[in-house]
Amino acid sequence: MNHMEFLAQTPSVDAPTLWSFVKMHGLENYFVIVDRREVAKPFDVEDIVRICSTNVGAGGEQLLTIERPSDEGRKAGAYAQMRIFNIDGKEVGACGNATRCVAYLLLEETETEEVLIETKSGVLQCCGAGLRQISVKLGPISLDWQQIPLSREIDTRHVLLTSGPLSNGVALNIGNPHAVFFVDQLVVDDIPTYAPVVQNDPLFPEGVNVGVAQIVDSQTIRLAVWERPGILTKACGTGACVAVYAAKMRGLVNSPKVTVHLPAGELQIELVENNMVIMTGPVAFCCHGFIEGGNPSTPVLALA
Ligand SMILES: N[C@@H](CCC[C@H](N)C(=O)O)C(=O)O
Repeated sequence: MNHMEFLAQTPSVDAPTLWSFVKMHGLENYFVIVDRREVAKPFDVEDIVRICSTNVGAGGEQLLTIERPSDEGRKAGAYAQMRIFNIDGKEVGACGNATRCVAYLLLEETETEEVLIETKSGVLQCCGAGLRQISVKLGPISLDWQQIPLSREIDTRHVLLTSGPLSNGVALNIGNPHAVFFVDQLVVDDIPTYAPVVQNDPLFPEGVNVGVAQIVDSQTIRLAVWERPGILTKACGTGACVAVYAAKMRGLVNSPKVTVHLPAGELQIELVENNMVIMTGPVAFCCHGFIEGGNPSTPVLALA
């Protein structure tokens, strides 16, 4: 049985609801993935929070649901739709590492070399790039203050917020909002002490993912990201894309292909035409299983 066949199965027990899930990670950015193509009912916020909880759920930094494409997505050639939910239940527009993981599952299901996945921020082209390596074309990246979104017009190339070592950032959107700051020396463990101030600044009405980047050389960056809603992840795919874009814009890197070293490993980022970016990196499986849905206090029969 492959992973998608596992996700599609209905457990043979008389339980109120059991959701089958696959847990994957992309550079230790970990996801709970549920196939909802045959189920119309969306998860509510409480479900999402519980599914992502490491105490009472499967444990994930995002919940990803695979759904049928919309009419618009289908016309654009999308095979499936991926929706992304943060641990607070809020839906977000993009997640680079998640896209690689879901693309791997859908490539396995379709036995093809390329798959188009509809997301809130467009239809993304994904393909295999070697053993458990996936490439995804993300973007376009926008510096438009309304698209990021910001609460007021500013020069998005020079965000004048300061906190700890952060100053003179770049605000961008790649389907989700980011602020990238360049520092001389990245100390990952210190990020939680100063990044929340920027993330929660009223300039960002929907919050922002805060990237802290150190230029290593003209084609290498070190990066860590304080993601919404307030977690320091071991890797952020969209964060890596916008950090390279911002570094190129500032003249801090000079190669269209840049290696981004994140706390859990590296991503290859290539800037291409029309402000698009190709991100290539690994995917991995953690486990699969069933989560009890519905009212968690309702007794269920154990799986045979
Ligand atoms: N880790 C992700 C980004 C996930 C979404 C983010 N937390 C947000 O709120 O926008 C990535 O790999 O891009």
